[in-house]
Amino acid sequence: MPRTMPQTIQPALAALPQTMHPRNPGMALDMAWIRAARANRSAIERRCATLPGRRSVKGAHQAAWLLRAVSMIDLTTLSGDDTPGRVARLCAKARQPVRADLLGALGVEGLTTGAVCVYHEMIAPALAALDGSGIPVAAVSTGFPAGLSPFATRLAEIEASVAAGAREIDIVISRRHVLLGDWQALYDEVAAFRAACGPAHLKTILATGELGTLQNVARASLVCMMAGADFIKTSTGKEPVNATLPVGLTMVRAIRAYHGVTGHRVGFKPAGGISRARDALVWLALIKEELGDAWLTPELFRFGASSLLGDIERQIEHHVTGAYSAAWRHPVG
Ligand SMILES: O=C[C@H](O)COP(=O)(O)O
Repeated sequence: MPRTMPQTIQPALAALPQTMHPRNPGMALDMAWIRAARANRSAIERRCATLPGRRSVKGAHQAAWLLRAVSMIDLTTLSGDDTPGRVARLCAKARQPVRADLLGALGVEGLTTGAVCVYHEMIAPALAALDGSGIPVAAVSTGFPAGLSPFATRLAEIEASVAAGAREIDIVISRRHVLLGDWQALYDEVAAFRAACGPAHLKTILATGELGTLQNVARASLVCMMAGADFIKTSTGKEPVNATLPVGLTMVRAIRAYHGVTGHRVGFKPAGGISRARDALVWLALIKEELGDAWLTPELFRFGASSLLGDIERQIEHHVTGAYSAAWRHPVG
C-alpha cells in the first residue's frame, strides 16, 4: 500500500539552484598561500565524527535528500571489460534513475543523474544512449588512473575526448609533484590540462589516498583551483583508500577559503567507495554545513559512484512501499 505522497519532495527538488555560475578562471600561483595552508588531522577527525549522528534526516525529508543526491551522481563505469551494451544500460539508468512507479508515487518528474562517467572509448556509445536527455558525458583522462603516460599524450587524450563530445574531463594529477612539494610543476600541469579542455569542464582528481598527508591534500586542492580547476575530486576509485570524510572536509575547506579570497566557486566530487544511501546523506550534510546550500547543485557537487544509485533506489522504494527489496532488484548497469 503506497504511503501518502510526502509534500516536501517536489519542492525540495524544484528548490535546487539552477543558476549557472561563471567558471573558475584561476589565478597566479600564490606560493605564500600554499605554504601557509595547514590541516590539523585530529581536529578534522573530531569534526567528521560529529557528522553521521547530528544530521539524521528521516521520512519524507530523507527521501527528498536522497532524490537530490541522485541528481548529483556521476553514474560511472570504469572497467577494462566495459562494452557499448553495458554503457547503454548505464545511460538508460541515468535517464530514469529511479523506477517510474516510485517517482510517480512521490510526484516527481524529470529526475536524471548529474552525468555519466566513462573511459574515452565509451564516449560515443554514451552520447548515442543519452541523445536528447541533456545529461553530460564525463570522460576520465590523462592516463587515468595512474597518470604516468607522456605529457603530450595526456594533453592529446583530453583534446580527443573533448572532440568526441565529452563535456566534462576528469583528469588525474601527477602525485609525485605533490609528494615532492613541486607546486609550480603541479600548477603548470593543471593549467595546461585546463587549456586543453577548452569549453569542457575540468575535474582534477587528486588521488588523495596516495598523497600522504592532509596538508598535502589541502595544498594540492589550492594549487588545482589556482590553475583553473572547475571541480576538485578526491579519488579515481582505484586507490587503496578513496573518498574519506577527513579528506573531504580538508578539500571543502580549501574550496571555502578559495571562494573567500577570489569569489570563485569550485565544485567538489567525492568518488570511490561511496555505495550506501546513508553515506550519501552524511556527505550532503558536510557540504551543507561547510559550503552552504549554494553548493548543493549538480553544477557544484557530484558523487562519483558506480553502485550508490542502487542503494538509494532501494531506500526510496522502502519509503514509498514500506518494504525493502533485495539489492539485486536495483541493478545499475
Ligand atoms: O569516479 C568514480 C569512481 O571510479 C567510482 O568508484 P566506485 O566504483 O567505488 O563507486
